[in-house]
Amino acid sequence: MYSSATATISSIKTTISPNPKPTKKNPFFPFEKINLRSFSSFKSLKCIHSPPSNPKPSNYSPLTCTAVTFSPSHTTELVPSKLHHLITEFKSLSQPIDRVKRLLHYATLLSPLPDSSRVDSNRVMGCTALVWLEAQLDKYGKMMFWADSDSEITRGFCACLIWVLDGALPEEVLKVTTEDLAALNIGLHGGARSRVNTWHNVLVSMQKRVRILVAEGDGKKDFDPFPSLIVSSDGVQAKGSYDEAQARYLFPDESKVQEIVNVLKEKKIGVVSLSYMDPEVQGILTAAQKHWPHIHISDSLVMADSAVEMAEGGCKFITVLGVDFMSENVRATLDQAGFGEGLLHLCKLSSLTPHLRQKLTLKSLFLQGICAGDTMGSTNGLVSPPGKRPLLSFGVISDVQYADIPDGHSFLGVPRYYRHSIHVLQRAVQKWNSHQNLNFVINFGDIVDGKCPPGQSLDAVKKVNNEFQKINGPVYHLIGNHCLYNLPRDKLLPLLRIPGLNGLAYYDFSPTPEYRIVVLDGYDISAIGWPQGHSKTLQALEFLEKKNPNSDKNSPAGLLGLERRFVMFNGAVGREQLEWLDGTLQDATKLKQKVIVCCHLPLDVVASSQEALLWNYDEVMNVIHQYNCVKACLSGHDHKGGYSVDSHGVHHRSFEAALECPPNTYAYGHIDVYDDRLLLFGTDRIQSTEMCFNP
Ligand SMILES: Nc1ccn([C@@H]2O[C@H](COP(=O)(O)OP(=O)(O)OC[C@H](O)CO)[C@@H](O)[C@H]2O)c(=O)n1
Repeated sequence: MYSSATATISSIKTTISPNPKPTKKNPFFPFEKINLRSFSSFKSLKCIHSPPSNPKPSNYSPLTCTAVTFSPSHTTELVPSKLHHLITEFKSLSQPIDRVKRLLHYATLLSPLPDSSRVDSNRVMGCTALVWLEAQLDKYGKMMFWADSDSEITRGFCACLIWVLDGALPEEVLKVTTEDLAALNIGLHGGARSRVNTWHNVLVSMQKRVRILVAEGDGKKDFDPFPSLIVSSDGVQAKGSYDEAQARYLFPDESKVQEIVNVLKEKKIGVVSLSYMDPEVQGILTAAQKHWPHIHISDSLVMADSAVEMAEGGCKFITVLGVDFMSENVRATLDQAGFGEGLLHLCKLSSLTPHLRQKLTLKSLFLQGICAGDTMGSTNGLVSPPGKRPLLSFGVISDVQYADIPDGHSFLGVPRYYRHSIHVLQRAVQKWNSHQNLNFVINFGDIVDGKCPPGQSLDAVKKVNNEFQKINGPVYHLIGNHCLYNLPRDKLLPLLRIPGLNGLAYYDFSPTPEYRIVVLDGYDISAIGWPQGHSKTLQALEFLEKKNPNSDKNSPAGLLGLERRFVMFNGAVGREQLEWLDGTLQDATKLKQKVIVCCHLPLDVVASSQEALLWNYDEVMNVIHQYNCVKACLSGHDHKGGYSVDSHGVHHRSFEAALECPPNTYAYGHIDVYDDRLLLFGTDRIQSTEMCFNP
């Protein structure tokens, strides 16, 4: 395992091509960003690559100068060094989409393989796209690789791997592990050794070729490939029940096929679908392809390229059926091809569980996707139960934390987009207002960040509140720690029209006879928000003094497990509020109402980080668990989002923060409320969640 480069950048010198620009003759000089001039001490570097002996077209110049090696007889040390460069480069790109774009850039620098090399015997098995790989040992006993793919993203992966491994000794190639590539932080969905990891598949294939070449050199025999399908003169026999199930559905009900074709044609929807997600979907879509060409089903990264063809062919929507990272790939590839925001609607329907599939037709699936989708917004896979109307619907958003300051990071280094977050809110308001039946919106707190420059707090709060006031309906605000960093309670509560007594911000309302919404004030006992010397401030400080030995009470350093919640940016529900909660739940029980509890601070250890919990979440949950009426507890504060169902069947959902949405991505949603479930339809960062319970 390579831990880091063994040669420092400044100690390496190269005499590689004086003209590092890719040309037809010397097409592959992939990493312009790597400053080869700074390689300074190796004495006799030279390009030793020559084309393989098998015939190539005359204009084919296989990666002529990719191999930069020290001397023929020594271990090069260049593999770890190049790996280090590559990792540094990809690490500098914080956004996944930028990393995909960088891969796409490198793909353009990789020479295509001629048709004579794009043959089955050169295929990389198990890869999600078609990948062809050739390898040879040169006269110095060093490896030379060539690769190509039908997917541009995969060509990017190949370009990177070739750049790292070309010119290395066989043992150096064999020493690299997929884990060494993990820090590149791209293409690792499903884990380092997952079948969808192109790095892994291509690397393993390169290593297999190395072993074969070395074995051949030693006069040993090649090994046979392992088949997953048995192909014989009697036909194709699937190995395994899943393949068999897929094969059955390849003859689907013609009426279902026609129904889908009509929807896709009418709405101009292109579909890219992972082949392994649902056999029936695959069967219907495969048959529909004959009538509507803009359908691509595969288990391949080339799906992203096919989306571009669909857009060029006039599709107005691209629906991606499959995993989330595939939507990212499709979006990056569409962006790169000039089909950016506004030109095309991308709907991702990712979490298509069998449970959900049973309840809907494919037609409703596509229509739902389009209705809820925006450029990257999505239903994230949820669909309403057919034939049922929600009792009520409400919008949700959390942790906008707007400030007119440049992008930054959380204490733990998570990127924060202070200016973009208000655009997230604006987009949410636009979407909520276009919803026909939204009853109200709940803001889960922290509307302005504590880093808002001194003197600008009031204006910033007003600015964000002004956006909330554009909502065509009531807005219910919760207060969070960042609200209180900016304004004291006596200013904040009237501004946001928060009902409550004595500066406290807990209240309840019943928007429909069947339901009650209970809003808790998690900073009732808190060292922030109350005036200095106020009994609640003193109570909180005394409590923190006992529980947190750090001089900086915002720091959980040294606190263990659940104790880590005893930090100043959290707070507690006071005794009176607990009694009020008890009475309110009693009342709701009498009225046979179901209850949704809302609090900025999360109340469940599974749905939240330990550091984000309400100090006395356990006391609050003890009250809640005495009744059967509470069906869900919703919160913000934890930013990354979480979901759990506790031992009493209460659902807990903490929402993903608007603040942490990179530009052009969003985090808001709406919840459809039924007698037996809540359906959270999340957009982008907010994962959709189906919360079912006994009516
Ligand atoms: N480990 C930590 C975490 C934070 N701080 C400091 O505390 C202040 C508030 O932190 P911040 O992350 O801004 O609070 P949020 O409400 O946005 O988020 C809550 C977390 O997500 C809960 O997990 C700030 O000054 C931090 O620097 C700290 O010292 N040590």
